[in-house]
Amino acid sequence: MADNTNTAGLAGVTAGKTAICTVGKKGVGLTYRGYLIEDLAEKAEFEEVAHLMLYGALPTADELASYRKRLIGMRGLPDGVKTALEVLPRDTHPMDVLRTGASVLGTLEPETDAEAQQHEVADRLLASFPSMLMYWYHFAHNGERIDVETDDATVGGHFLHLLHREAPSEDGVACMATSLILYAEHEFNASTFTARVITATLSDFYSATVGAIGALRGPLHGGANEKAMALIESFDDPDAAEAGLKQMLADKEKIMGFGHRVYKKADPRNGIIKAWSKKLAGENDYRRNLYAISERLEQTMLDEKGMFPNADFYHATAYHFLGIPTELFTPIFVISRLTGWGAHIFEQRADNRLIRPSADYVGPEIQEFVPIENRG
Ligand SMILES: CC(=O)SCCNC(=O)CCNC(=O)[C@H](O)C(C)(C)COP(=O)(O)OP(=O)(O)OC[C@H]1O[C@@H](n2cnc3c(N)ncnc32)[C@H](O)[C@@H]1OP(=O)(O)O
Ligand SMILES: O=C([O-])CC(=O)C(=O)O
Repeated sequence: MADNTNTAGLAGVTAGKTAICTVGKKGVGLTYRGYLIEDLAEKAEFEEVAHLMLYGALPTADELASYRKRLIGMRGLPDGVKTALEVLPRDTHPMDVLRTGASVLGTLEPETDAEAQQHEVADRLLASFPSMLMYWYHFAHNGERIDVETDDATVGGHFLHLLHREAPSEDGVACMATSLILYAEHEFNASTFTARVITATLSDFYSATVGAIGALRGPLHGGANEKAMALIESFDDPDAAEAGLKQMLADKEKIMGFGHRVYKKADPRNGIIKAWSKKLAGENDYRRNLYAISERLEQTMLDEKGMFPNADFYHATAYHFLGIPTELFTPIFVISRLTGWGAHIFEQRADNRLIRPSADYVGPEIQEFVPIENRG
């Protein structure tokens, strides 16, 4: 029987070509279309990165202004989407809300001609995801039907504005921009690969997005930021965190927000979002304690396992300090990653071949068929 252990989880297997992103070259780096993540996070706006992903190049100032205007104009929700969101139970996970919202929008504004419509569909989903999420959130929690169309210049500002029902702070907008840039793209990660597999059957953009949301939802992928928050919050102080973590490791538990399939030395996104977490913690005692707990968990994982935090770990406290409820963490990842999924959907379509690998069969040999009346 063939030994398939070296391809378990497709680890280390090259499954295609891409011109969009490099991950972990020389052990650490991350680039989007040749730009370093450090430069993009420090010097670009998220909408510039979205344009880079979906239109292939950084925009000029005029292009950015008109791209922002275009996104602002696409924030409204059709009545059919609102009605569907209103019937979802209050305890629905917000990832399922976005999965459902994308699916319903795909029936009301279907992609019938991929070449002519794919950019419009991508921009529409990017612009309306915060609207879907927050329309459902306020309806489910307070029975309120909010107006989802703000004129905030940025995607992150729109999200925060709808969440808190007031104009977002400068730090809030800036942190969201950085976060959305960091989460935008990551080569053949599980959700993007899912989107490419669906796209390769010549299915539509919405179906690829719905599948990708399903893949991102799990705690081994995007869902880890929510689990990391639960872990950090479960400890009273750094000493308790160190002791608790050691016990979890002794019990062979996986620590969410640590480890990575590709990066071996560090996740380059971690330091950037960690700096935001520290800045937002400020002088507030409650926040400083959570930040200190996070740092102790990081140090203990390094000492005990030689493991480093991935992008999800410090996102947890950064979002928490912005007043974002934990169950909305992974949906924010969706809003951002839609741009990377879109870039990969376009790339797959431009040079398509069905993705259909083989499997090593490990089941029974040919058996004699026994009619049902003779089984027993
Ligand atoms: C944005 C993102 O999606 S980043 C990823 C977010 N996911 C998480 O944070 C979940 C926690 N991390 C993990 O589960 C893993 O590190 C993954 C899923 C990210 C990568 O998984 P893989 O490449 O398959 O590594 P695998 O799970 O085989 O781990 C290799 C070894 O390291 C250990 N290990 C890996 N991650 C962790 C962790 N977070 N905590 C404790 N041990 C870990 C494994 O137990 C395993 O040990 P063993 O060889 O003694 O059995
Ligand atoms: O690349 C991966 O496997 C997971 C990840 O970090 C991401 O999708 O951002």
